[in-house]
Amino acid sequence: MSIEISNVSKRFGSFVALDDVSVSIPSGQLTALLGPSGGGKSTLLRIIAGLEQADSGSVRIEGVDATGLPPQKRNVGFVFQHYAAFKHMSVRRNVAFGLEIRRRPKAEIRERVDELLRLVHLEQFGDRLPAQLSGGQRQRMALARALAVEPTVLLLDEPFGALDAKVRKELRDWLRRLHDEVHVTTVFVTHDQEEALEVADEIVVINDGRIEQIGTPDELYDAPANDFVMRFLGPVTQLGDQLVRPHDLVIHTGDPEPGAVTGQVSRITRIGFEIRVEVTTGDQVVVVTLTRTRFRALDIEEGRRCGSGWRPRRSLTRCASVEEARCRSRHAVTTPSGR
Ligand SMILES: Nc1ncnc2c1ncn2[C@@H]1O[C@H](COP(=O)(O)OP(=O)(O)OP(=O)(O)O)[C@@H](O)[C@H]1O
Repeated sequence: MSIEISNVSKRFGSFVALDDVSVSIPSGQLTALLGPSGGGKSTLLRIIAGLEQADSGSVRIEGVDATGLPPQKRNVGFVFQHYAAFKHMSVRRNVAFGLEIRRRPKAEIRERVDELLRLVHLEQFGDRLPAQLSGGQRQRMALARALAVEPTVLLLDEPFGALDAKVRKELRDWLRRLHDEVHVTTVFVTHDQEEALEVADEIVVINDGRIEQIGTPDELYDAPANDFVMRFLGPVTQLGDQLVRPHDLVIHTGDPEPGAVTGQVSRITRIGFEIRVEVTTGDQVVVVTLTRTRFRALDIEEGRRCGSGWRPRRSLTRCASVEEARCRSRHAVTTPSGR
């Protein structure tokens, strides 16, 4: 394991920001700290970096007890949402900075900076000032600068948070490819579940100063440990007393299964290639998402009574394992053809 966080707690006054948090972050992986605003993600990242001290607990980095070490002795690189570049220095000098203060030979610095600028696709921009770069280019420069000193661990706090959605998406693809190339152990904070699911090898879900679940994107999505994780990772709908994913439900127009729940199609919305169907049953509105093909085959429309009803064949909540989640992941909702 590259980073071992054991029983870390942190208070700000009487407010508990982290409550007895333990997590092991494997070497060479891209790990996301994911959770809602104020959950404690940045505090944990800052404790790993040494920018904040835990009240109790320990942090080991590559087997070394880093709990009492200052940031500069931890060999970590970090990038924040608003990267503070040296405004009067060229991109090239910004990237070289860490190497220059370490008094590395000039030829070595030149070579390393060239390599890094290539890696972050900024080789054309080495002589510009940071102000002459776009936001996305500036964050790429920040990453090159953090990587220059060959950190053991790279810590990214919402590195693309200040950028618009399109650039964010481009940069997250780019970060994944960059990581596949350099394999440095990377921990990045995000509150965007799509970003974490798309980029990370492993996700640590943090809420209210505690860890809710740790797992691969598939494990978290398919086998959430609790309702919080399930709701946070994607759309959900309530079916009776169960929380399910709308795309795990299907509507049948055939004969109802025994004990099926009666429903009526109350709203149909087209969202890209998906159709979102709301079915009202008693005081509950259940959302079902269907493909266009499936929707056309069903021939349903708003206001139509669903006859004797619909119900799930199987349930999916709080699965113990990915295997269990997979085998339980299709639900049937039957809407008999009561036209
Ligand atoms: N220096 C501080 N003094 C007082 N309270 C703080 C301090 N730093 C953080 N907090 C509080 O601790 C809690 C956790 O903050 P943290 O920044 O770790 O959350 P986060 O999950 O990273 O949220 P966000 O996504 O909004 O950055 C918040 O309620 C925050 O207000």
